Amino acid sequence: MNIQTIMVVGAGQMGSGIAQVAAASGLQVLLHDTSPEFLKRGMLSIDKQLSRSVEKGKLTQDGMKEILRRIQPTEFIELAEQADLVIEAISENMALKVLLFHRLDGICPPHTIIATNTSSLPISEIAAVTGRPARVIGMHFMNPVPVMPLVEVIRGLETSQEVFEVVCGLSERLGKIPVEVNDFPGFVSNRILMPMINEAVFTVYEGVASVESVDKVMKLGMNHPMGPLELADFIGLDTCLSIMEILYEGFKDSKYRPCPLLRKYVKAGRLGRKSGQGFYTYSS
Ligand SMILES: CC(=O)CC(=O)SCCNC(=O)CCNC(=O)[C@H](O)C(C)(C)COP(=O)(O)OP(=O)(O)OC[C@H]1O[C@@H](n2cnc3c(N)ncnc32)[C@H](O)[C@@H]1OP(=O)(O)O
Ligand SMILES: NC(=O)C1=CN([C@@H]2O[C@H](COP(=O)(O)OP(=O)(O)OC[C@H]3O[C@@H](n4cnc5c(N)ncnc54)[C@H](OP(=O)(O)O)[C@@H]3O)[C@@H](O)[C@H]2O)C=CC1
Repeated sequence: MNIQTIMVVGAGQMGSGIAQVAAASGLQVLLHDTSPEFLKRGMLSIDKQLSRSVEKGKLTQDGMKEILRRIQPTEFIELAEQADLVIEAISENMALKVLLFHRLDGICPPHTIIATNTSSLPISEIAAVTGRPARVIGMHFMNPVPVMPLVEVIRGLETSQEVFEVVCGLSERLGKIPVEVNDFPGFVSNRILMPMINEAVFTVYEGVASVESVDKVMKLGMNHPMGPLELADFIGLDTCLSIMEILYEGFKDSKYRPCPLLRKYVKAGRLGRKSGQGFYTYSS
């Protein structure tokens, strides 16, 4: 199957990154979000990343224009009828995702593959609301998408071998390395990463150390590029909380209970970098 046009749904930090790498690899990209404001924000972030590459001499001005020309921002989800592949990157919420998948299933032609960038939700359950579970798959990119090489590829119970191979091939075309993992809550990446982040929040909550000290310990002592609390802010505290809830719900094991401090911050609207405040305060 030859993928030429893709639609990315959700122009947040992941969706805009996926759109950028897809357009850079020569694909035509439709970038959909629900409002012009979110689309503008997503396109601005792509522009900023590409401009940095131009400044560093890694991309020419013409190359940048060419990449931007391949991305069409749209408020109209109906344009998904033109896509060979849709990659969903909306908020980590099962109710929202199943509504969207049901809608996309009605719009897309039968050959279209519908992939989800979910961090933790069961692929088989999302696929079950469509009439094409064989063409639904998990395609889990890492943040920041232009930098991180991994794509976790997750088959649902019904995902076909053809779809699995197409998605692995496409990941490689985007310059990524696909790794197959099974459909269990949090897959591999977040089953391991998120409890570490949650435990870091507990160490602050229980007064073991300050936010800065926890991050320093993990950066200087374990060589992590970002401390776990800095990383939580980078991912989005709402996303971290959703993932912990999904692990807790999925395994019914108390080791996955989200720290009350994480919940408190999310309820207060402190979502990390994207809202300007999380464990740290951000100016832009
Ligand atoms: C929640 C989930 O479901 C799964 C997840 O994604 S979990 C999160 C996984 N991601 C991580 O763990 C990221 C951990 N952090 C890091 O690896 C690094 O801190 C980082 C790559 C983000 C930044 O690296 P750094 O060395 O501190 O900064 P910096 O020198 O400015 O950047 C290194 C490169 O990344 C690029 N970069 C940094 N941030 C970027 C961003 N947000 N978007 C695009 N590119 C970015 C820079 O332009 C630079 O590129 P070049 O090498 O081409 O010059
Ligand atoms: N953040 C991370 O590090 C990673 C996240 N992921 C996963 O990627 C997905 C997106 O995360 P992320 O980009 O961080 O989230 P963001 O909050 O940055 O972006 C989500 C975007 O989707 C929009 N949206 C919500 N519902 C719909 C809808 N029905 N149709 C169209 N657009 C919609 C949101 O708009 P609005 O603001 O109105 O809600 C927002 O613009 C999640 O499933 C997350 O778990 C995967 C890997 C890493």
